[in-house]
Amino acid sequence: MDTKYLDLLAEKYDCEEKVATEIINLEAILNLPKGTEHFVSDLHGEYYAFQHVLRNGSGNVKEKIKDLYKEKWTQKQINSFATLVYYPEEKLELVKKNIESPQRLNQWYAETIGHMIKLTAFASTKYTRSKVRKALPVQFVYIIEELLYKTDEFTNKKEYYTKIINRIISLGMASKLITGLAYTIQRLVVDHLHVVGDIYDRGANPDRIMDTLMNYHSVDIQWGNHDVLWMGAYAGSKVCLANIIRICARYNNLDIIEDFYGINLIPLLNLAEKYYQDNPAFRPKISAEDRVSENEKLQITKIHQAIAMIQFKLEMPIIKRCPDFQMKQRLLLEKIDYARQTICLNGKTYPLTNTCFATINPEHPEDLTTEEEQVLERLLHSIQHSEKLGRQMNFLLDKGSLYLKYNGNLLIHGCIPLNEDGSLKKMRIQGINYSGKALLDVFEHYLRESCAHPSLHDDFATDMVWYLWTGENSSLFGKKEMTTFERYFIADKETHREQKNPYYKLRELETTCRRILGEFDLDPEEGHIINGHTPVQEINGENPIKANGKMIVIDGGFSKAYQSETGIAGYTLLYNSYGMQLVAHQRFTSKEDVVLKGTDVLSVRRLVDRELRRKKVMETNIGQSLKDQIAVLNQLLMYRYANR
Ligand SMILES: O=P(O)(O)OC[C@H]1O[C@](O)(COP(=O)(O)O)[C@@H](O)[C@@H]1O
Ligand SMILES: [Mn+2]
Repeated sequence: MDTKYLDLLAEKYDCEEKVATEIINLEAILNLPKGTEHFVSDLHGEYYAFQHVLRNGSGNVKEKIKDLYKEKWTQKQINSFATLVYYPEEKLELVKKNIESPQRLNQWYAETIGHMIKLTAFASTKYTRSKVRKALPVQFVYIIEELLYKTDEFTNKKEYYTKIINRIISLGMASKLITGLAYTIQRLVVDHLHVVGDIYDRGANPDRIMDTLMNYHSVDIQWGNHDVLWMGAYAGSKVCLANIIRICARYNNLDIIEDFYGINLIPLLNLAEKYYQDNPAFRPKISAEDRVSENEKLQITKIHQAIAMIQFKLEMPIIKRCPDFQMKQRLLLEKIDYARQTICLNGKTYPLTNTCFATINPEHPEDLTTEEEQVLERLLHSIQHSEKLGRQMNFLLDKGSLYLKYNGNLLIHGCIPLNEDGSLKKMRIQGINYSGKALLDVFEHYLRESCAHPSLHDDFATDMVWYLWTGENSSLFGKKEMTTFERYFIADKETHREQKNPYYKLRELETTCRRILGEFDLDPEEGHIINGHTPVQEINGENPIKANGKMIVIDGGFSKAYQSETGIAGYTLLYNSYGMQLVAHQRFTSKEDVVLKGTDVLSVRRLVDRELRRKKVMETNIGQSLKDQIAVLNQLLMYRYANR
């Protein structure tokens, strides 16, 4: 090793004892049990449901409470205490309202602080003291540490602890301490979070999910097709931009664009008012809770049409300039007979309904009108200059990737494109054939390149981001074609079908999954593939655990729009030192419901895998990097301090 590097390191570890201490510390960590990984996917803007899953650690908080108190407490007491950990502020308000006598309230505080400390201690057994310290509320670190590391056998100290707790109460700090401890517990039950794609679209609050993730202690993201659409818009792709606005209009979420990201939609509205009328195919989906006036509904319907038509036009020059995409069959606006209002698809003619082609020149259907061009320029400029979106997109780039190999598992939102016979499907890109891991790597390369050059709008890298959203060989999409146009304008449902890549059938087989794990240099004996993207239809008996446990699909539908299809409200996965557990969540109503009724959304656990012995940090990704650090420190010891 370069001795200059060791000299530099010696500035930090400037005596033998410091090096030795660090080596001992790292070796101790290697022997601790592996931290708990938490996997979620397809959040689709459902901020409150996601918050709930984070706060209860997919049922992990309650498990820990049960481990400690199941002999002493009733189910009702367990639920009530769990609620306090999930939503401390709201639950404390409720308790204060219900307990009128100050003495009784103080007694409740004293007991509750005791229980909270016990649970914190229990949840932190897997961590070093220094790591636990980082998770404690800063203003209470000293006090909590005194309480956490007490040794009860010295009875003379018992009085000291009681005094500390009573003093906290008399100083009026009990609520704050309980709240701080609740958040500490939430943080301790999960060591690391994986988001397996699709944070954006359909639901109302993707920006708030992003803020939560940006403040989370440890997280990585595997991009979903909806996420890359937003990244594409920020990177300068007009067609991605048109798509995100179209989806926001469709789900009555234009305030995400306008209010949360500060994009002015007036120019688009003016254009929409001029050319479009009411149209049943473009009315927004409105959830029961939303109050929308008739006038507003009409405006959104018009915007929806205006931006959809811009999108369809924008797709055409990309398809023409990128023969690698092999998407000629999607040049739909050229297949329309505008006089008859019909379209010819695969040799069959279909009548078109609910059309809105006022801005189309049948001779040159892909041409944008001057007004459309101007609107688009303005939208793109504001999207690319939104400070908040910029921060969030950069975070997605920093923490995200197309796939991730983590502790022996392969995490990927969609699929690995395959042929019917199970072999890897090739895609030719600029003269070279790619498949499997190499294909995903080249996709990621283009996505990052596009983001690095936001002023380029029509280059191949930027076009490729759109391909990732909708292309047949995209590992994020993995369907033959996206039939958005057909869904709006053709009544025959047969044309709406989106044929899935053979991967989605073949992933039921253990052999397929083993082969894919091998393709990514992972051990097929140990590894699993973890997917999101396709809602598991539990309602029709579909099992999220496939291929003899090698494949786990965790998209159960956080998205309300998909819950009637799946029958539940989402799956999450926990991987702790004992193995993997899949958790099925029932529909989340509201936090008020949880706080008031003390009923948690039921979580059913299924054992995916059980480690024969408890897994330690040394067997994980982090363990490997700790071992590397130890090796360097040993070299430093030899080089600098051995002969003194
Ligand atoms: O549910 P909607 O709004 O009709 O959208 C349907 C479209 O969404 C997609 O399912 C993609 O989104 P997902 O990644 O969430 O599945 C397309 O395949 C399909 O055309
Ligand atoms: Mn998806």
